[in-house]
Amino acid sequence: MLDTQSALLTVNQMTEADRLTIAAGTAEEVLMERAGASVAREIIKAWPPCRVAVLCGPGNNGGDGFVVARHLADAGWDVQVGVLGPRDRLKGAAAHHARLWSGLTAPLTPAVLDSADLIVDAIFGAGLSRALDGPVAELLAIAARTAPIIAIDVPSGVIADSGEASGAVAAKLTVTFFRKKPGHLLLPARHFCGKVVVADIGIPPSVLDMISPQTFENDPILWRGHFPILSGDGNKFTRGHALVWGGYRMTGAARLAARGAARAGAGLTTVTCPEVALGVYATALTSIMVQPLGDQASFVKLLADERITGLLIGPGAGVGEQTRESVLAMLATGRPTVLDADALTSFQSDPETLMASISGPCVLTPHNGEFARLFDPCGDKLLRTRAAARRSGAVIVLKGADTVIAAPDGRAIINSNAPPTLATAGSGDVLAGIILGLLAQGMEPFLAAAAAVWLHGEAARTFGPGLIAEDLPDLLPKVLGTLFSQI
Ligand SMILES: NC(=O)C1=CN([C@@H]2O[C@H](COP(=O)(O)OP(=O)(O)OC[C@H]3O[C@@H](n4cnc5c(N)ncnc54)[C@H](O)[C@@H]3O)[C@@H](O)[C@H]2O)[C@@H](O)CC1
Ligand SMILES: [K+]
Repeated sequence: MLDTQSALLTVNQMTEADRLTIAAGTAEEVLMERAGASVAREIIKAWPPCRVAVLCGPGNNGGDGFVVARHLADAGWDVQVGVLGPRDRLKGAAAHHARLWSGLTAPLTPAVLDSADLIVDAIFGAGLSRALDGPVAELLAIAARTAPIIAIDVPSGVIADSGEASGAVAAKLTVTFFRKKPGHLLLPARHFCGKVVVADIGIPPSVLDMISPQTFENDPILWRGHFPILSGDGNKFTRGHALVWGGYRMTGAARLAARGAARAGAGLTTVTCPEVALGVYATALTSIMVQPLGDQASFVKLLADERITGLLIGPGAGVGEQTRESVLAMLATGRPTVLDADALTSFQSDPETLMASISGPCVLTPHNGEFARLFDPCGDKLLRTRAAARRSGAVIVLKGADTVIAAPDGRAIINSNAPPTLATAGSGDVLAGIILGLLAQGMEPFLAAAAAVWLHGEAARTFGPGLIAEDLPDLLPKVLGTLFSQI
C-alpha cells in the first residue's frame, strides 16, 4: 500500500474513519468539539477579532459551526449565528453543540450577514446530497460579496468525492479534518477552497489500515523510495536506454521529449527519425543520439535490441498509418512504453486495437481532447481516468491543472503542484520524456508517471513566469537535487 500520509478520503471512507474512532471510545461530540475548535483556532491565527457571521446547516457541518461560534465568542469576538431550518431539528452531536451555544440564533437569511467582517460557511459539508437550492445559493452569492469566507470541511455546494461545485462560492480558507478529500484538489472545486488546512481531530492514522484508501495527493513520499538511484558501480548502460520516435516536420516535440528523458536520468537516449529529418535532429541534439528510422522492418529490428529499456512515441509523430504501425510494433516488444499525443489520436477510429495490444508496462498521457477520442468522457475526472486505466490495462495520465494518474488496479493520484505557466506549447512533450526516462531506468509505471508529473510541476514552479517548454528539462537537476538532499 502507498504511504497514507497523503491519502485522500471519499465521503464514505471519512464516515468510516469517524465511525471507527467513535467505536474505539471517542464520543462523536468530542470529535465535533475538536473539529470546530480547530476551525476557530485557524481563524484566530489569521484574522484579528471582528464581527463574524456563522452560517449553520441542518447536519453535522452545522454542528461544527456552533462549536466555532462558541469558541470565537469565548475569545471575545462579536458572533452572529444563522441556522437553516428549525434549530430543534438538529440531531445527535450537532444538537448537543447547538445547546451549548448560549447566544441568539437567527434564520439563515441575508440579514445574518449584516456588517459581517468574516463569514463561516458551516451550511453543508460531506453530506451534501443534491445541488444547492435557490435560497442557500442566493445567500452564498451575497456572502461572497460581503466578506472573506472560511469554509468548514468543504465550501457548501462542493461535492467532496468528485470536485463538482454547483452553487459554491470561493472561500479564503477551508479547514478539513484528518485527511483531504478529492474535491479539495479536483477542478472546479479546488478553485473554491482557497487555502486548505488539514486539522488533526484525534482520528488515529491506524484506521486507514482498515479503510485502504486508493486515492492520494501526489507527493514525493509516495514514490521517492522507488526512484531510480544511481549505484556507485553503474555505467551508462545500467541507467537504461530511452528511445524516442521522432517525426518529420514537427521535430521540436520529440527533441523536447528526448531532453526530458535524458535529464530524468536515462543513461542513453536515442531519437530515431526519418532520414530526411536526420540533419535537423542531429544539429539540435548533442549527447542524445540520432538514428535513421528506415522502413518498418528496420524499425522492428531496432526494437529487437534488448538494451533499449523504454520507448516513447507521439510527440510530433503525425496522425496516421505509420504512427499506428510503429505504436503496435513498440507494444509488441512488451517493453515499457509511453504513448502520447498523435500516437493516441492515431487510434481514434479503432481504440479496440490499441487496448488489445497493450500487454506490457504502458503509460498513456492524453489531455482531455485525446482522452475523449479513445475513452468514455463521462463522469468526474477521477472516475473516468480510473475507468480508462482499467479498460486499457495501462497507466493513464489525464493531464490538466488537476492531472489524475490512475493505475489499472484502481490506485489513483491527483497532482496539485502544477502552475498555470505549464499551459505552454511543448510542455506535454517534456512530460512524456520524463516519464520515459524513469521507465527506461526500471521504475514502476504508475509511480514513474506520478513522479514525472510532480517533477514537471515543480520545475515550472521553480522557474516562475516566462516559462517555455525548453526550460523544463534543464530545471530538473535543481529539483532533483533539492528533493534528494532532503533524505
Ligand atoms: N461524523 C463525524 O463524526 C464528524 C463530522 N464532522 C462534520 O460533519 C460533516 C458531515 O455531516 P453530515 O453528514 O451531517 O452532512 P452535512 O452537515 O454536510 O449535511 C447533511 C444535511 O444536509 C441535508 N442536505 C444535503 N444536501 C442538501 C441540499 N442540497 N439542500 C438542503 N439540504 C441538504 C441533509 O438532508 C442533512 O440534513 C462534515 O462535513 C464535517 O463538517 C466533523 O464534526 C468531524 C466529526
Ligand atoms: K461548509
